[in-house]
Amino acid sequence: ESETTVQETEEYHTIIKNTEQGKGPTDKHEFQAETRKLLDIVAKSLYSDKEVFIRELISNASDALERLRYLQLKGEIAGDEKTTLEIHIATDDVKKTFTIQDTGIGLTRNELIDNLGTIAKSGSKAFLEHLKEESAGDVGRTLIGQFGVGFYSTFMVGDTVEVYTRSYHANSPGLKWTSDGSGTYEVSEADGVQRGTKIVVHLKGDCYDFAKEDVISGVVKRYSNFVGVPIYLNGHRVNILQALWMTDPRDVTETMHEEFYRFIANAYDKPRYHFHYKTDAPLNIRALFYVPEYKPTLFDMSRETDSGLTLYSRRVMIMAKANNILPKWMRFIRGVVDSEDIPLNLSRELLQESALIRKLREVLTNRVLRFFADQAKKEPEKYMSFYDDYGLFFREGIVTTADQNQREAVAKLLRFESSKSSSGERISLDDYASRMKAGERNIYFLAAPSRHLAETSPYYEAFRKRDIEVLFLYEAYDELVLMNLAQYDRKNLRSIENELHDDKENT
Ligand SMILES: Nc1nc(Cl)c2cnn(Cc3ccc(Br)cc3F)c2n1
Repeated sequence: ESETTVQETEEYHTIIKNTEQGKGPTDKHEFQAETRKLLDIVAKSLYSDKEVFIRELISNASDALERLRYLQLKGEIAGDEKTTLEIHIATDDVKKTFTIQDTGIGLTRNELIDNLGTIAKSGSKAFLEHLKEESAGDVGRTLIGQFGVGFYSTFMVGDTVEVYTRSYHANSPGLKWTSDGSGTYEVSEADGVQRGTKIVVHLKGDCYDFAKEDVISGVVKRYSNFVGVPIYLNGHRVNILQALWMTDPRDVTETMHEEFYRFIANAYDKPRYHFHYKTDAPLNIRALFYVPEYKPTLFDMSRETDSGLTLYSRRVMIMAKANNILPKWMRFIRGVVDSEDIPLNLSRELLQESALIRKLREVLTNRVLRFFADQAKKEPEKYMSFYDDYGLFFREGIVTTADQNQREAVAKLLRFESSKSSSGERISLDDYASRMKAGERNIYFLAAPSRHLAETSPYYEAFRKRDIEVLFLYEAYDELVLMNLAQYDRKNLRSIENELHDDKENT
């Protein structure tokens, strides 16, 4: 893959021409009952962010192009139709129309009719059930994308919608579909239709803003910067970076990582770690995480600002600062999570309580911990430098996590000096455990301001004689952390200050 495709020269390029011309008989169709119910609800829903229709249409167009790209890769597309894969959007402030056109796989006449029906059928039952729970007014935000009814959202802003489409299947006729979203729609053949789909939304009086280029530009830039295909608005390219998290890690250069990191983290330094994570079970996840080079100041640590990952669903952005995808103590991590299992219109409230997000958090948290554990093995020096700069977050992680397994997974990353390490050298709890004498059940530690004071401490004397290793903790908070941790790998964490009394009692 080439470097990030930031356009140097601003070429004008559009595929939107008004060549389409309906012809021949027009079939009138009644919407199926469910579809009609659905349209009424969506069209009448008064919820706030009507701009969701733009995201939905871009998402549909992007899917149509991805599917075509896949078919092209499989060699199933006739050579002649090798047009480029792109999305074009045009606004007309005079006609008050919003137009989006893609060069994707397009729809056949049956798909036109079936798709509308199936989306409604599959979507509407679940949609309507869900609706009873949701406050009706809020029907849009959380449910539109979830039930694949994206296309219908055009009827929130449009009083008439025209669709011109031609399927990639050989000898497919151009088609025209039109409806005002009330009860019926019409289908006829049409000339001058390019392969793919073009949707012309004739905007309602209170939605004329969506005929303004700068309004649309803002929305597209905010939500679709990483859709994997070029998006043009009135002939100008508007999306820039490619979705690095979808790119094969082997094809991503350090420079591309730096540029992408700076873009998403709104930072000027470079990443000291980057970490690509892709899985399809138990969830579909494409994630790309970064740890900043520069050490967070105490001020940074306390702030929540610009923390939070950017959340995508199939390259379409859902949330800019999703700050509870990872646990709070991992807020130093920057990056992107893309999961097609996340509904396009995830709301902040859904983000809080959804079981899907909880699962996502668990999978990602464990994977991040494993990444750091691997890095500690692979590049110990680099890890110790990272630990010196970011170790406080790990301490916070232990005292703020309830699940003991996860606490121990974080504790695995801690490093301490010990009576058996040379001055300055630090060991892990696993190192300590691996050289405990047989029968020993405790991991001992001693809090002291310095190595010298630890080694000359009366508490330590008895352990030196018995040649039992003791971790030396020079920071007061480490003593609190180990006391809070209490257990590690089925061993008890014990301060040797308490042990001394036991001895006295025993003697
Ligand atoms: N851009 C695009 N490309 C393709 Cl291939 C499809 C397939 N379904 N949809 C959604 C949709 C659009 C119009 C109408 Br009428 C019905 C409908 F379901 C698509 N949109």
